[in-house]
Amino acid sequence: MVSIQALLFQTHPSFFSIPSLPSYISLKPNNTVTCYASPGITDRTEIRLGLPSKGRMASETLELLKDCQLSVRQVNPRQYVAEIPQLSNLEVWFQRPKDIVRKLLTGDLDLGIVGLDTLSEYGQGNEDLILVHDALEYGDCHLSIAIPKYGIFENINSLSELTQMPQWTKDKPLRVATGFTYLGPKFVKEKGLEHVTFSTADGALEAAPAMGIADAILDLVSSGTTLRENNLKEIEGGIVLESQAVLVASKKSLIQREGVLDTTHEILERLEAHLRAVGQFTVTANMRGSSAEEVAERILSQPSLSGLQASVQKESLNNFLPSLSRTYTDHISL
Ligand SMILES: Nc1ncnc2c1ncn2[C@@H]1O[C@H](COP(=O)(O)OP(=O)(O)OP(=O)(O)O)[C@@H](O)[C@H]1O
Ligand SMILES: O=P(O)(O)OC[C@H]1O[C@H](OP(=O)(O)OP(=O)(O)O)[C@H](O)[C@@H]1O
Repeated sequence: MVSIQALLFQTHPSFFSIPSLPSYISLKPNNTVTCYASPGITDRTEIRLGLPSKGRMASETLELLKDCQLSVRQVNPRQYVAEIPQLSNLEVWFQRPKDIVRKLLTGDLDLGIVGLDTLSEYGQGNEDLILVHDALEYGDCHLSIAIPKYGIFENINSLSELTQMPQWTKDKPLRVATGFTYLGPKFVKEKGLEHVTFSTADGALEAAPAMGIADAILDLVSSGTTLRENNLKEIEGGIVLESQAVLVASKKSLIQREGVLDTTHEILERLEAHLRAVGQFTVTANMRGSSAEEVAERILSQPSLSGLQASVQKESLNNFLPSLSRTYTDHISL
């Protein structure tokens, strides 16, 4: 039996307010977590953080960490291992986003930064994945169903209209092309939709309807340009997931690997300080002369605060909001 001081429990209690905690964790009233070592954690002593090696997320992830005074020092850009001098005993490993999630699950990484879409698709609801920060404020996109603007779909504008079209039967279901073969069928099941089938491809999905391979697609959208250029449209009720970059941890590592809790705490504090500063600047930049109430209202309506609970002490707002505190109360286990 191992007893560890739950540093994060003091500042971020919801770290441990995970629905259906596994039986080996018990919360104590004195802010300690008692846990029983379970098999599955490897012997290595260093802490591993996985970052996207290439693609859309790579450079912005490094920029964010740099802004948090956590610059990643890479000896050689072709090397996949690096360090962050401010975090002792931490190795950075550059990996494809989906591999970061897979390696968190196998215990080969302890922490990672990926898009929520990738985490949800490849994490598949695994309870070992803990969403440490759910809004790093880059990599914004949404996973959405899109259909052609033309032909039989011309007057179809919502998911219910789409699924109620008489064309779809048991023998001839609505064909959806997607790279999200876990989230797609899950969404359809949750919505209780019938006569839908999925096929998969690795990219350029927007071509599938025009090629006659699929009737609809389920893919990531950010600017919407690719859909427009391919004569496709989104539909009401067709968004499966809103995504942005997130920090994720392995629960096993947090609990069992020495130093992971402290390192996570350190990274989280720096991220929060940076994002709060950026948020305050953005919110207040155009609001000089506004009342405290107006500023508070604007802050609380910021999309970046969605999923988090903000508490604002209004009397302090006139001093450029030093007391705005974003507290985590609803961390979820995917
Ligand atoms: N318009 C967009 N299209 C795709 N991904 C986007 C978009 N905007 C933001 N993203 C984010 O970037 C991530 C894609 O990053 P990247 O291109 O490195 O991965 P990938 O192409 O899915 O990886 P792989 O090539 O291994 O399949 C997505 O998971 C998503 O979180
Ligand atoms: O809404 P937009 O800004 O146009 O972005 C959406 C497109 O970007 C992604 O593709 P990517 O460019 O990664 O190429 P891929 O199709 O090969 O995955 C995604 O799969 C969409 O096709």
